[in-house]
Amino acid sequence: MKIDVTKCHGSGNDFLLLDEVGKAYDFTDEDRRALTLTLCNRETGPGADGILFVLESDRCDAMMRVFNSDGSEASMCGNGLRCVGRYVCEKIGKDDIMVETLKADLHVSKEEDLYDGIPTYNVEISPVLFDLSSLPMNGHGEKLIDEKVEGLPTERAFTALAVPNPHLIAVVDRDVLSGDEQKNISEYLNGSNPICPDGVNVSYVTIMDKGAIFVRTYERGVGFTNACGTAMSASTLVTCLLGYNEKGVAVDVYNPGGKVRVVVNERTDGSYFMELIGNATYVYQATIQWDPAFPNRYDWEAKKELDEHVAYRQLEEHAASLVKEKVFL
Ligand SMILES: N[C@@H](CCC[C@H](N)C(=O)O)C(=O)O
Repeated sequence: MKIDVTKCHGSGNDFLLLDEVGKAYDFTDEDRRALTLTLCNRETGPGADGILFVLESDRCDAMMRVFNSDGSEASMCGNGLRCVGRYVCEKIGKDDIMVETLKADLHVSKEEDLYDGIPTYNVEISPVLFDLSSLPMNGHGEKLIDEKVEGLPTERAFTALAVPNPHLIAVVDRDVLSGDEQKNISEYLNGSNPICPDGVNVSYVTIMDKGAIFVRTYERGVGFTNACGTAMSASTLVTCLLGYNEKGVAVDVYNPGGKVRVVVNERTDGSYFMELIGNATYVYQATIQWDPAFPNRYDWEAKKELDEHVAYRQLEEHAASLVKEKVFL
């Protein structure tokens, strides 16, 4: 069958966006998994951190399902939601939409360009859950806020939260980023282990200035990524809770793929939601030949490169020079 895809990225976290609406693909979940494994492979396929499937929703403007590059399904993807948000907004001619995700219906709106010529979207990150059963995470009582994790070979203090995909976050000195600690802990927690049986996204955060942080994330189902939108949102919340930043004020969040902005909001009932504001950039549009009977093979049918990366490069270069100056990376 012929499948149309759009390669896109949010802060260099790259995806293939596949719109199933009005198409006769009729994928099963096993097809989606197999297609993701084949197409996301960076050595043998087009390569991506995951596939964003756009489906019909009976209560929102669209539904998004996200498959990580290892074929597992994620409950949420912040950078991916900006790309899907842009795609759906442009498709139906609106600037403000609701998107159904696995665990929540989320608001997406078009924003003023973060940098000249960079399509920018604001996505809601919600719900925010601190009870460890929602990650799930075992053996630490009900919550873990800036505390050592028993069973890990480090004294490092972490905060655990689900937004609603699971995150473990540590605020660290910048020299910690040059060692292997984050990699070793992340690989352990994303293999078979008693602490986080379903795996977890692990972020190390460095304070650059008041209102500016750097976040590096090891993503569950993917590995180290240029950026993880839910992780940057959760990390900003953690820096507010620990007194480094303020709620209600935009924080610049730098990452290995660029920069976004996050605003942490507290509702009157004490619950939180974040606004994740950043680019939704298209790289190419393509048609791919794929047969579910031979899931490991694919062929390019057509491919059209786009030039949005030219504008994005300015943001990337600006972010990289600041990160070099403040974080030494
Ligand atoms: N890159 C994403 C998160 C994708 C899901 C994650 N790997 C998981 O399994 O929870 C983002 O931008 O939020």
